Amino acid sequence: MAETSPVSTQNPPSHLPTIFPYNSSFDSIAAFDDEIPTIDYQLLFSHDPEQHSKALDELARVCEDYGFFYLVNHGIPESVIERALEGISEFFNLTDEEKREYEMKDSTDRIRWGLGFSPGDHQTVQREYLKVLPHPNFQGPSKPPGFSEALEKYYKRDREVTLNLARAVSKTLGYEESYLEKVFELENGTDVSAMNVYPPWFESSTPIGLPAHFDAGYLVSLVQNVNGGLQALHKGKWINVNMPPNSIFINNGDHLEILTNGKYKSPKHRVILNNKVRRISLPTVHGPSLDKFVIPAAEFVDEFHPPAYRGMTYKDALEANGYHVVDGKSCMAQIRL
Ligand SMILES: O=C(O)CCC(=O)C(=O)O
Ligand SMILES: [Fe+2]
Repeated sequence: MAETSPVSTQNPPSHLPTIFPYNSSFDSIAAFDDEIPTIDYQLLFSHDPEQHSKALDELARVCEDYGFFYLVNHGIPESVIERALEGISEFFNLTDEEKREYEMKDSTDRIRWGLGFSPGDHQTVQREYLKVLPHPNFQGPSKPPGFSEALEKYYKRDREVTLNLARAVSKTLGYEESYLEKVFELENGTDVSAMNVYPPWFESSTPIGLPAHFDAGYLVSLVQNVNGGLQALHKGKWINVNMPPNSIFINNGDHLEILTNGKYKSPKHRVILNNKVRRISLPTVHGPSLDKFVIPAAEFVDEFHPPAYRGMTYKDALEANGYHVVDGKSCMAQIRL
């Protein structure tokens, strides 16, 4: 098990830039390089019954134990992901004046550009973002040329993979493959995507890209241009996300946790700035239909497992903290009983 010691009092952890003299506040942002499980997408749908059932067993273990994993062999061409990431980079290179066209003006806006995590925190949180709703009825920004088309191609493939993954997850829960599709009414599912760009740390006054948080939805898929920044919490320990080439990072969302009454938990995660380069990430929160009232399913409740979450429509869960649906933020604090 490779480790980046997070508690040395002599030297900064090795992934930190040497131009920063060691400071004990680094301890709070350091993480370990423990291995994160890898799931092979093709094996989940293998026609060899033994391979298929072994792959589902592994997915069940990983969803329950970690709540996040690397998905390989997903079949989305590398060029589709690269083109989407290039388009994002080009969008963020537009002038502030051009980007401000997408600042929120109206609560019905389906595209939103902004800075920080929550309003007013851009001094302490170094993120610039562009949010869209890939499903239903994707609408992308009109500039730069070709960007919206590149995103649409990626979102189409990403949604196919995620829906198939939801079928495999349904089986790991002991139900037929359409279980999650039916309970979450996924034909009308609302997907929220955040395109994020973080400056390199040496250009920033703070190392924080995004503070620790949870994601809404049932599954979240993420691709990025470079490793080094995203960290996920596993059994009280922060782990660096180091994605293998051409993989997708998947994590359980809050609404899978609520439905399964805490069996498949949504992991806490955060972003620390990359110490060398500008980092771009593209996470997509795949969610139930907005009107779906999500509560722990009867199948996961018994006298030893009383309901641990209150019910709420997906729309209310996204808006409970005064956010709009496009923000894709959930409100587990209000939902946990
Ligand atoms: O940028 C990342 O790696 C993660 C972003 C994230 O967690 C989010 O947008 O909710
Ligand atoms: Fe997140």
